[in-house]
Parts: sequence; structure tokens; C-alpha cells
Amino acid sequence: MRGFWSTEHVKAAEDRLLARTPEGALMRRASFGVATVALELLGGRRRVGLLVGAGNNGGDALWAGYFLRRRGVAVTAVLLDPDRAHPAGLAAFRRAGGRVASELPEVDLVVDGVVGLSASGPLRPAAAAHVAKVTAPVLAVDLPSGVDPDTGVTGGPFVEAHTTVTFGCRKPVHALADCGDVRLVDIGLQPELPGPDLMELEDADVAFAWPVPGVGDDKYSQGVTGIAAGSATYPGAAVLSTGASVLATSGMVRYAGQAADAVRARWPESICTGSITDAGRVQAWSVGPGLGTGLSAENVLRYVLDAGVPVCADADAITMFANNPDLWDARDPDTTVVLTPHDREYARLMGEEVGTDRVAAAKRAAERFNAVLLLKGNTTIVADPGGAVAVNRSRSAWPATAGSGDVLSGMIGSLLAAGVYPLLAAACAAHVHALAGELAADGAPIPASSLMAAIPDAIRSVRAVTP
Ligand SMILES: NC(=O)C1=CN([C@@H]2O[C@H](COP(=O)(O)OP(=O)(O)OC[C@H]3O[C@@H](n4cnc5c(N)ncnc54)[C@H](OP(=O)(O)O)[C@@H]3O)[C@@H](O)[C@H]2O)[C@@H](O)CC1
Ligand SMILES: Nc1ncnc2c1ncn2[C@@H]1O[C@H](COP(=O)(O)OP(=O)(O)O)[C@@H](O)[C@H]1O
Ligand SMILES: [K+]
Repeated sequence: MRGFWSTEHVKAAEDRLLARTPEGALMRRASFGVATVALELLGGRRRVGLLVGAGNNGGDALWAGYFLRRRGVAVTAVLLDPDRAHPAGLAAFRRAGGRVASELPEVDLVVDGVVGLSASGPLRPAAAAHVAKVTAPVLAVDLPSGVDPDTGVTGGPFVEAHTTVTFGCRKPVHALADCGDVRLVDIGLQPELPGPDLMELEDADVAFAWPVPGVGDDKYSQGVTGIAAGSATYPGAAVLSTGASVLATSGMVRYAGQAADAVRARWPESICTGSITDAGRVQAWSVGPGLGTGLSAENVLRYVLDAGVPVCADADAITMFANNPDLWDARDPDTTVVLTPHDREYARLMGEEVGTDRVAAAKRAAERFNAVLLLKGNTTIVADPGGAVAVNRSRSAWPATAGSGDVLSGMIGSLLAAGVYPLLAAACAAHVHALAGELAADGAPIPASSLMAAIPDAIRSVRAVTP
């Protein structure tokens, strides 16, 4: 699991660390890390440019320039605010033979030391003008300048980094925005940090959490999933949701609804019935995709909320909650619910747009509904009411296709039925879903049914990393 810490927590931890470290030692350690990565990226080429801002981020760039000079690299620095350039860094850089110029010459690599943790807003015009002329790959110090460190939001010009070298710990920007290849340099910060503000599951975490049958298991003992989705108008949603559930875990899937014939034809291993009241016992329900929002759909939603098992509520279920708040209020408050809106469903449910800070939006909704909230998108955010947040960045946008959400909700239902902790169930499903999309697409558009069919490949791929 990777952790990410907010600027507030990083700055407080850095202050504590600075208080017990000789002056300048942290910056030299950090910038030595920058220089090491720069040499690796240069691969024998010898011309580096530095864009140097007014704060310590610029100081890091200047000290990195100093170390590069000592390795014989030609380094030219552009000082964006010459009077406020880091004095010790600038003196060391000049001593080592670094050149200061008003424009970057032709170089093989640019080090972005414009702004780091204290950034606010997009690049200012002077910095933006220099960045616009850059053609060489950019190595960002701490984070790409112009991108918000806590939200990953860009509201104007920003640096597009080939690689980012960060120090002490990762920050939210590294999970929420494209920072290129992110390298972490240890400066001894970990002991000073509280628990992470965000987390991102890696393959090994997902493999560890994913339910695998034991020798003593049977089809019931692993948790039976119930799917309440689809309708006469939208039978496909039921087929996709049920299929995702069948493929995600071992054990049994029960389908209840108007698409029973279509589901039975495609998934003979599922136990299908036309009516929710005849479904039989399950350990979790996945409800909503293609269900409709009429009276009979409302009754289905009431039934699953009353079943005393965890519920994943998606699509039409979310719209019904938005249209009729009584439905939500009537549920047993102890029932675990995972809500999985996309942005428009979020706006319906919350009565406000998601906005640019998607993590804050997901946290607000999780708290308001006392539920796990999975906000869909290229970067999926999962927040639980206790304040924990997991993010999953999809490496491709191929999953942005009709029916893909139906697949996700079937997978979440399966993991909930197997007893996986709700935040982890949603985050693991998002991870495998994105990977299945990538594997199935392999560079060309795919329908959601192909994404669904790649679930076993994606599970195999994450499990391949475990010993
Ligand atoms: N503390 C530590 O232990 C360690 C810290 N380390 C390093 O320190 C960095 C944090 O340094 P920091 O706090 O000095 O501020 P920093 O990010 O350089 O920026 C401040 C200046 O930028 C300006 N500015 C703001 N927004 C801007 C924009 N959009 N576009 C352009 N300019 C903008 C703003 O200008 P002003 O508003 O004052 O005019 C201000 O003067 C951190 O990221 C890491 O690299 C490492 O050495 C490891 C040890
Ligand atoms: N740009 C994107 N890149 C990667 N994944 C995406 C992107 N847009 C959406 N997704 C994912 O695709 C799925 C879409 O779900 P949803 O909008 O509910 O679709 P549908 O209702 O058609 O099933 C979600 O899992 C979401 O995270
Ligand atoms: K930077």
C-alpha cells in the first residue's frame, strides 16, 4: 500500500525533523537525490537547465545543480526571482561553476524547481513563459509546478513532468495527477508522520485481500452474492452485473429480477428468479444497474436495504435515493452501504456538483450518508465515513464505456458477500476493474462485456505478484 500525506501534515513533520537536523542537511540530501535521478535520465548527455523559484523548491534545484556540476555536467539556471533565490544554494551553485542566464539554452534535461509544497494556483506568467519554451524532458522537484499539491488540480499553465523526485513521503498530487514516474527519496521523515491522508492499493495488497477458496470451503461458505439489477428494458445491465459477480469470486450468485431469462441463458451457474422475495439468502446485495426508478424498483431497493446484509447501491438505486430521501432514511442505519455514483449521480444525490477537489467531495458524501462512497472516474476515489480514503488511478481510459459501471457494482457485491471490509472491497474492485479494462483493450476500444470477461486475467495478474 502506498500512502500520501497532505501538505499540512508534511510541513508539520518537516518542521519537527528540521528542529533536530543540522541546518541545510535535509535540503542537501533531497537535492542529492534529484541529481542522482537527473544523471540517470541524462544517460551520458551533459546539458541541464534549472528553473529556479523563490523558495526552498528552487533551493533544491540549485543544490542539485551543484552536485551535477561536480559530476562535470554543464548546468544553466534561470532565476525567476533573483533577489529571493535560495542564498546558500545559489552560492554553492556558482562556486561549482554553474551559470546563471535569463533564458534557458538548448539542454538535454530541465529541472523544475519553480514551486513545491507552498504552491498556490497555476504557474505565474513569468514561469509559464519559460516552461512553454521547454522541449527537453522535465524532472520535477517534489511535484510538477502549477499543479495543486493537495488536490492535483490544474487551473492554467503547469509543468508536464517526465519524472518527479519527491522527498520523505508521497503527497496527494502524486496519486491524483500525472507526475510522470515518481521517485521517493528518503530524508528520514517517516517517524514524524501521522497515518496517511490517502492510500493507493498495489497489486500485492489486492492479492492479499482478494477472497480465495480454502480446501474446506463450499459454494455457500464463501458468501452468496445477490444481484438485483436489470429490467425488461435493460436486461444487459443484469447480465453484466451478474457475470462480473460470477467471475470475481468463487461460490454462488443469485439473480432476482425481470431479466432472469437473459441472465440464466448467459450465466447458467447463477440461480435466477423473477422476484426478489423468492431470491433466497445472500450475504450481500448489489442493487441498481438498469433497475428503473418506478414503484417496483423502489420495492426492490427497500427489500435489499432491509435484508440485514451489506449493499452496493449503484445507478438507478442512487437516483431513487436522490428522488426520494425517505428511502434512505428508512434503512437500518447499521446496514453497510457502498454508494458508487459517477459525477452526475453524485450531483443528484448531494444537490451540488463534485467540483475540482474530488477527494473532498467523496469525503463529504461519505460523511453525509454514513456510507462508503466510491466516486467513479479515471481516478476513482473511495471514502469511508471514518475519513479513510483510497484512490485508484486507471492507467487507461478504455473502461469509460457503457455498462462498465454495471461490471464494477457486481464485483463490489461479490467482495462484500465474501466478507471483505467495505472500503477495501470497493478499492480492490476499482483496482481490478481498471486493470481488466486495460488488459481487455490492449490498445483498442472494447465493450463492457470484454472488460467483464477479462476479470479472471486481471485477478491472475495481481495474484502473480504474491510469493
Ligand atoms: N521543509 C523541508 O524540510 C524541506 C523542504 N524541501 C523543499 O522545500 C519545498 C517547499 O519550499 P517552500 O515552502 O520554501 O516553498 P516553495 O514550494 O519553494 O514555493 C514558494 C515560492 O513559490 C512562489 N509560488 C507560489 N505559487 C506559485 C505559482 N503558482 N507559480 C510560481 N511561483 C509560485 C511563492 O512566491 P510568493 O508568493 O512568495 O511571491 C513562494 O515564494 C518543498 O517542495 C521541497 O522541494 C526539501 O528541501 C526537503 C526539506
Ligand atoms: N476516463 C476514464 N478512465 C478510466 N476509467 C473510467 C473513465 N471514466 C469512467 N471510468 C470507469 O468506468 C466505469 C463507468 O461507470 P458508469 O459511469 O456507471 O458506466 P455505466 O453506467 O455505463 O455502467 C467506472 O468504473 C469508472 O470509474
Ligand atoms: K517543482
